[in-house]
Amino acid sequence: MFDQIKLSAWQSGLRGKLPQLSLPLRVELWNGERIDLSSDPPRVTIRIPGPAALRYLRSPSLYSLGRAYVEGAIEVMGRAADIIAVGNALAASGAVSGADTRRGRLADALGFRRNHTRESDREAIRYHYDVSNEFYAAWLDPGMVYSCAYFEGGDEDLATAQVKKIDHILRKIDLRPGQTLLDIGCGWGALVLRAAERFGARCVGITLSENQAALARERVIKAGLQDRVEIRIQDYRDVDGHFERITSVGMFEHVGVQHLKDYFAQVARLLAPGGVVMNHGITTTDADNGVTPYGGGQFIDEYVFPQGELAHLATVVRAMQEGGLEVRDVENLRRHYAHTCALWTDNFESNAAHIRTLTDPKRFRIWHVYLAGCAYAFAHDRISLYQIVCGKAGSDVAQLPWSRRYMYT
Ligand SMILES: C[S@@+](CC[C@H](N)C(=O)[O-])C[C@H]1O[C@@H](n2cnc3c(N)ncnc32)[C@H](O)[C@@H]1O
Repeated sequence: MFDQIKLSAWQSGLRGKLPQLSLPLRVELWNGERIDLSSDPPRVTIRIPGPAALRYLRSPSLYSLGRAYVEGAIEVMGRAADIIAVGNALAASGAVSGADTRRGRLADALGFRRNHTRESDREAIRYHYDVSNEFYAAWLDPGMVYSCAYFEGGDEDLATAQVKKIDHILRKIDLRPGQTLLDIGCGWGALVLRAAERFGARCVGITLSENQAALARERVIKAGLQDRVEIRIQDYRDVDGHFERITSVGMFEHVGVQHLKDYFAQVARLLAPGGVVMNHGITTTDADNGVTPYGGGQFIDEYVFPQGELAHLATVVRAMQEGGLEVRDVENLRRHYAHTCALWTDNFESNAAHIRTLTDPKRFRIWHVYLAGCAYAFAHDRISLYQIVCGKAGSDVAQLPWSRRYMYT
């Protein structure tokens, strides 16, 4: 009887709120009842194991649904892209409006969780990256590049598009043989390897992840590039010296919005006179630097990238200027990242059986929805990706050709 009251309340609540809603969603209840939200065949099934779990569907947000799924309070079946589309439709139905975004801003204002000390950043990096190299190898491209690929013609496979991305960056910074290059956040080393091998640069790559550094060093030895590539486990704040070229690819999302000016000031300090830097990274399209809507930001913060923060392009450009850098060139690669994440999701799902042997069920579920969630967020312009080429601000002009033609030759 109690179950029936809860069920009717939920049904009328949901249906009342969502009169127009037609979703390829089936909800299976603990008593065997099935509720289809569309006359089309369902592509996603949510199984509710008992009345208590109904609350996740009463005022659904991407955070509450995601949390219920990864914590095992509900079961969700379907392809990740469909799960995310259904979750977004439920969350966007008005049930959560901007509440999660406001909570994110309140947390910012109160200074929660974003202190970004060296220790807290190292912990956050360990949580995300030190799962195991095998885990990442199971769904990244063979070069293990963990950032937006560049689909120059639109039809490249992932491995080709990742190499093209690295070359696009190295051409944009006009990297020449013998030049020194610092790669901040080098991951598993793909960019420094290519910069040394194909462009003849002398490279230092830094990462906070021990697993990444170990594999990157192995790859350097295998390629016989020890005399030209050094991999360090080092925080960007602790690097000394001067480099003619600096790259930072998919790293500055870990810095924290409040610290961007200091981060770019450190980059400017490390840049040799006339030097060139490329910052390639994710931005939010919320002009106030708010978290992504409907609870997506909270989910990412709690389960995927603790201490990750996205800034709007305008904030990034301002921080660059204030940190002593002059913006020379900006390119938007948002749809390239939507496609990259969709391909990662496909890889993840094709290799699901293997990946399940490499991690625990909770992390499997987190990464499953996170990758597809990012694909959705990029495709819907909630987040974006910019490559920004800079030199030092002031009269020390970056030594780059007069037009952009050099980038494509
Ligand atoms: C998303 S991965 C990108 C890796 C690589 N650039 C690529 O494109 O494959 C982010 C990288 O930033 C590094 N990172 C994050 N915070 C850092 C910090 N404070 N100092 C140095 N590296 C950092 C991580 O260890 C990781 O290697």
